[in-house]
Parts: sequence; C-alpha cells; structure tokens
Amino acid sequence: MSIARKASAVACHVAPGIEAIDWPAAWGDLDTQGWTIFPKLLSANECDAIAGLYDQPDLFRSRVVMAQHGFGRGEYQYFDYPLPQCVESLRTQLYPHLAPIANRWHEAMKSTIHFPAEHAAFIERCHAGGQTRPTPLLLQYGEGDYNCLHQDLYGEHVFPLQVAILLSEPGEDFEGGEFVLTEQRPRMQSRAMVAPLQKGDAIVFAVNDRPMTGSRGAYRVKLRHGVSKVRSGHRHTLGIIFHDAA
Ligand SMILES: O=C(O)CCC(=O)C(=O)O
Ligand SMILES: [Fe+2]
Repeated sequence: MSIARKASAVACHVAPGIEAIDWPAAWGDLDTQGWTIFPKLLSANECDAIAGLYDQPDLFRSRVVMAQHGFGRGEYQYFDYPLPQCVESLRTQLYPHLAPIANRWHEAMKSTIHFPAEHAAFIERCHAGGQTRPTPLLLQYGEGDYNCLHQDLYGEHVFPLQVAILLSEPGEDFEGGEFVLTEQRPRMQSRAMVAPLQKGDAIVFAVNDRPMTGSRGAYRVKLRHGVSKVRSGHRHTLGIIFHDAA
C-alpha cells in the first residue's frame, strides 16, 4: 500500500517539454561548454508539487545536512525507490536522448565504456555492480546556504551527464543562489561559469570529464558544479543523476 502511495506522489507531463528541446543547439552547447539549459522543462505547478515533497520523509532514503560534512550549508534528501512518477519519468525519458552524447564523449576520450540505449539496461549494470541505491535528490536552501563545488560520483559506474531542475523563481522566491560550474583544463587555470536558470528550467551538465577538441585532438576537461550563497529566501532543486550509488 505504501508503495502505491509513494509511486503516485507527484505526476507530471515531461514528454511535451522533451519534445520541444532543440537538440542540435543542446549538443553544440554541451560540446563547447559542457552544459546546456532546457527552458521550462517543468511547469510552475509541477515545480511546486515536487518541492512540496521535501516534507514527506517516507519518500526518501536519507537526508544530508551539508554543514555536517563540509559540503556547504543547506540540506538535501535522496529519494527512495519507487521514485515519484515525475522523477522516474524525467530519469527514464531524458536518458535515451543523452546516451548518444555520452557515447560520443566516451569515444572522443578513448574510453571503451558504452552506454545502453535505455535507462533500465544501464541501471541493471549499476545494480549488478553493487550500485543499488537511488540517487535522484531534492535540495533545499535558505538564507546564507550554499553548495560547495563538487561532483556526484557514487561508484565505478558513472553516466557522464546529469540534470538539475530549478524549482524556485530567482528574484522572487530567492536572491543569489546561482548555479555555478567550473571547468578545469589540464595545466591551465580554471574557468567559472554561471548558468542563468529560471524556475522550471533544467540544466544538463557533465558529471566529471568531458572531451574538448584541441589542435592535437581531444583532451579531457573536468567540471565541478555548486551553488553560490543564497542571499535571501528559499530555493529548491531537483537533481537527476542517472547512475545509482554503492
Ligand atoms: O541546487 C543546485 O542547483 C545544485 C544541485 C546539485 O548539486 C545536483 O543536482 O547534483
Ligand atoms: Fe550535485
């Protein structure tokens, strides 16, 4: 009974948003800067419904208070299986579009890892390798909170792209709290990037390495992501990570 209740907690219609994505533009952004934005992937109502799940502890497998680990300030919770329908739909419906990019990146980086076309097959691989715990998460920030630059690596199996959806409206629900990324090139100084997200926008970004084309072929650059200090208000984010955790 509790399983049925959990699974139906929040429904949303992600297919139209995914249909509307300009994939050639997205591929271009991902190849040149390692991230891209899908505008308005979720409606304001869907954002509010997902953010509201934060107060239903039975939907989550664990809660992390960032200050206790030196991760920043603020908190997040990892969803438990079965995932709410909306989260499950985003994970399974975005994956098939991202797997070809992941495979192209891995080929360019001379990796022999190949990602299957469907998420279920990739999750089977994670589970067989002992990575069985779900990684989609809901983050919650208040005034003064921030998220240090990090990478969401949870074991040997890593899908190289992940998605974060801003569930609050900048300038209205909160001030500050920008989504920031840094790109570290070999033997060079790091460059910082700020993603201009609005409520309902999704950012797709490299989890760790991505290929960059130089005059002597492709080399690897490393991305990290985080959130600058929230100056006022409240900010929620939904994180969709495609690999599970050990
Ligand atoms: O709150 C944010 O925008 C950052 C989320 C994040 O670190 C993640 O989804 O992995
Ligand atoms: Fe993260």
